Amino acid sequence: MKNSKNSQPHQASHKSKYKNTVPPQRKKPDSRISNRNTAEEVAPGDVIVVTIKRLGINGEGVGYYRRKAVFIEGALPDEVIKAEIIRAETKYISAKIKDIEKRSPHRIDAPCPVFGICGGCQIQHLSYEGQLASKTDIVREAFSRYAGMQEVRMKPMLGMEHPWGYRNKAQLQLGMQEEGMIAGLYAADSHRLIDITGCPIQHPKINEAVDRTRNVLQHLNIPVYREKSNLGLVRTIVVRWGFQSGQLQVTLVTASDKLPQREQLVKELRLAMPELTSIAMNVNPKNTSLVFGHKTFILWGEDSIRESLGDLEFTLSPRAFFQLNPLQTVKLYEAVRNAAGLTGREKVVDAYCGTGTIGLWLAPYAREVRGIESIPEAVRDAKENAAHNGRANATFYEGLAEELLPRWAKAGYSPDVIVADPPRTGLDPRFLEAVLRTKPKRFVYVSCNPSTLAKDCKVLTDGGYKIDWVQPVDMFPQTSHVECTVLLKWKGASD
Ligand SMILES: C[S@@+](CC[C@H](N)C(=O)[O-])C[C@H]1O[C@@H](n2cnc3c(N)ncnc32)[C@H](O)[C@@H]1O
Repeated sequence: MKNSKNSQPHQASHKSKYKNTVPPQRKKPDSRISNRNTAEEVAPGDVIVVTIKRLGINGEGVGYYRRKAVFIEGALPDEVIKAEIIRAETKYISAKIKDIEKRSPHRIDAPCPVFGICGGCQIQHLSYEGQLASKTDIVREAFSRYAGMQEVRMKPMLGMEHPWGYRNKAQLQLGMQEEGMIAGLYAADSHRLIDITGCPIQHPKINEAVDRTRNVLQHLNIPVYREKSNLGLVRTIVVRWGFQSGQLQVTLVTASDKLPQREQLVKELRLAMPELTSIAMNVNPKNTSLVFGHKTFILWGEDSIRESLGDLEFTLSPRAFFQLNPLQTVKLYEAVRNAAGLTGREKVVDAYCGTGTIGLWLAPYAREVRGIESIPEAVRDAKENAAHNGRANATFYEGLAEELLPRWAKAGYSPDVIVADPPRTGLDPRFLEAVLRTKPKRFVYVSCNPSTLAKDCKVLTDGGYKIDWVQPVDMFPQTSHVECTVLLKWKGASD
């Protein structure tokens, strides 16, 4: 999910940890290569030559200067980069490319005109083959660095045949510029709105719908919300497209519930987009970075759209979470099912279950599934999804995984398989402790953060589990994000 929208690779400005803190730079001639003796002596403005070893977790090139790690945005593995130091810290250096002395054969021209500005994608300039190899390396490196494991069994990364147009949802801010109304994202670390019409990782239907919605709003002169003055009306356009159902949902997030020309607006939107199934308005009067407010009104049509994953069908209300890349989600969930090794007799826990999608995927192959999720609305959706899909053996509980699992264990409940798909921060120590006390035969760890994944796997292997395999899945091509499913087996387990 990553259910909470904050934990999901979404189209928000990507904050570079380096860009934030660029100190004033001393002017030096370009050709000056640092001749200082140690990495400790270099300073901002110095120029160094670095061979890039791998990609870092944020998609930046990582090399070493006199054994100190150097992070260079935009540099690719195997390249030799002449770079100017931006920041020299005790543990690392960050630098920017001045010149590429040796180019990677995988370097390509990024197709998107705002690549590097909008911040949504980090590695469009790397061939897809190169992306898959580098992301596999990111996972390997995490296990080596954080778990001291050099030899994990990695399955080949599950990539996409066509790694473009995969996103089923866009959430774009509205703004006014000289040329008129634009819908886009804020450039990294700024309040500059970047027009991302035609974003190549969005499904084309999404791009078309954003464009047409914006045109209608502009045509009717519906005012755009302005953060500074707290005046105006429409803040955000949210568009969701059902890949399987062919249904389209448009939600306008507004600063107040006074919508002028409502009937005309609905009429023009419907005329512009015949696939529209639902038009909604969500009111968010607060000056906040959260997109949605609490009140949602349906302006026209259904209150939700339908979408399927395999033979499961979901109803998606405007705020409901749903995986952003449905094609790859099916591959991820199949990897989980494969890892769970179900025969129909097992008791399965789906911890951090969101709207219950993994648990529901597994339910036909298990005796029972118990899901745990902390967000009440998600639990409600999970229960509805279970009922709608006739998965009577799946039940969902609201609570914290680190509290419920120990409580269940104390009460004598012992699952055969635990699946956990936590946020980027990883598993809570109390949850890990409860797993080691409960000792399910299989523990299936789904993670979108290789670093916390590796650290948690170290705790589990120290406690008696053995990693059978790691399956990386490319859920977000063109970005540096990587998702993994890991199968851990209890050492004493029979299979
Ligand atoms: C990565 S998402 C998992 C989504 C789900 N498995 C899916 O595939 O759609 C993590 C979920 O864990 C929930 N969560 C976060 N902390 C939690 C906790 N301590 N206990 C239970 N759920 C938690 C979040 O609300 C979110 O829905």
